[in-house]
Amino acid sequence: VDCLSEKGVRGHLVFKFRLKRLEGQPPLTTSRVLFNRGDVHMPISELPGLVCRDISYGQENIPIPATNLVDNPPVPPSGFVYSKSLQIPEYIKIPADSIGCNCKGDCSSSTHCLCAVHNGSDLPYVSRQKKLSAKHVDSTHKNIGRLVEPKAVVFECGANCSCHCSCVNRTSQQGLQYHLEVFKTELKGWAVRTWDTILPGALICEYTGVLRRNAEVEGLLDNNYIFDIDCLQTIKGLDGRKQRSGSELHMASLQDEHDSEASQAPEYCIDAGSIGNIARFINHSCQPNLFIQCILSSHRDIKLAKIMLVAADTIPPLQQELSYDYGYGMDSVIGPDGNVVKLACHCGASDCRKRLY
Ligand SMILES: C[S@@+](CC[C@H](N)C(=O)[O-])C[C@H]1O[C@@H](n2cnc3c(N)ncnc32)[C@H](O)[C@@H]1O
Repeated sequence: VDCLSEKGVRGHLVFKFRLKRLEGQPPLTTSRVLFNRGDVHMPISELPGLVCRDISYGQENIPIPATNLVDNPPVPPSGFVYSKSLQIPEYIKIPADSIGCNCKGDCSSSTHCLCAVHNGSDLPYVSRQKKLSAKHVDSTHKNIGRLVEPKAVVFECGANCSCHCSCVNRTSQQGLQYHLEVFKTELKGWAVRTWDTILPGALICEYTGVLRRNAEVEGLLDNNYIFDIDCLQTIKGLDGRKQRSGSELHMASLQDEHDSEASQAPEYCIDAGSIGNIARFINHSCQPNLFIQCILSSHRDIKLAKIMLVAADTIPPLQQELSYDYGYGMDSVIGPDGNVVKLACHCGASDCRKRLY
């Protein structure tokens, strides 16, 4: 057997086996094969390079430690205040809540759920537990709540729905479900990794910060934490990325609802420069393991949709950074002197575009 061993992130030996394909074996549907779904269980106090036990200071369901094995002396992430929810300034008026569903309990047991109808007649999340062996029936390996497929917009249950607050169609409202760690890298500043195995379609976190009008932040080149709420662009994809499956139906109706001018230029953004959550530490990759999913729950204005980061594939513990495609167009950032601003990409992907912008 072709086998090698390497030192893992935590200093333990990791054995790797080279797999051989059988003749005529069909191609895999995923780029990764994972035999061992074992997760990392190490007390936070024993983490090498620990600089902060919980960057959320108790706000999240699960503490988020930060480690720094790069700087000397090691420093924790600074210059921001953690907020697990989006901050909405008074001058931005959020539209009134739309009509909700009449389901009792969980919408997955209802045959007439209004929110399911908005989602194309089915709930967007897996609502039944697959039969798993006893050792895998825990919160990290649960099937329930995984996004079935990327959608133009997911319509979740909201304030006017009569279902229970733990209804599966409120999955993005349940807070952090995975053990994540912020760690310092050599070339990209802070980054995020998982201690748990994350399955495809799992909701990782919302992108929070301060909601702002784009006009307010234009030209703020030194703020690296601004996320445009641009659902139509997210779905259409940049640089020839394929339109996500299942999205055509709702794209058409959403485009009718909003005039084309509004659809082209995102009006709002989330500024996580000084206030934000774990999402502000997630770096860009040209071959990402997360994607962006726009979600509407109470109101129906896609210009103000919630931004969720969702697993695009199985993400094994500690082996890779969480990342998404920032989606900048090449030469799209112009400096105050009128010249194009460039930023080198260090994602390390085989097909790296070499620049973020
Ligand atoms: C939203 S922040 C991500 C967290 C950031 N690394 C930190 O230390 O707080 C975005 C900034 O991280 C850096 N960054 C993210 N992805 C990168 C990549 N693939 N290559 C180089 N720098 C990256 C760039 O400075 C970018 O402006």
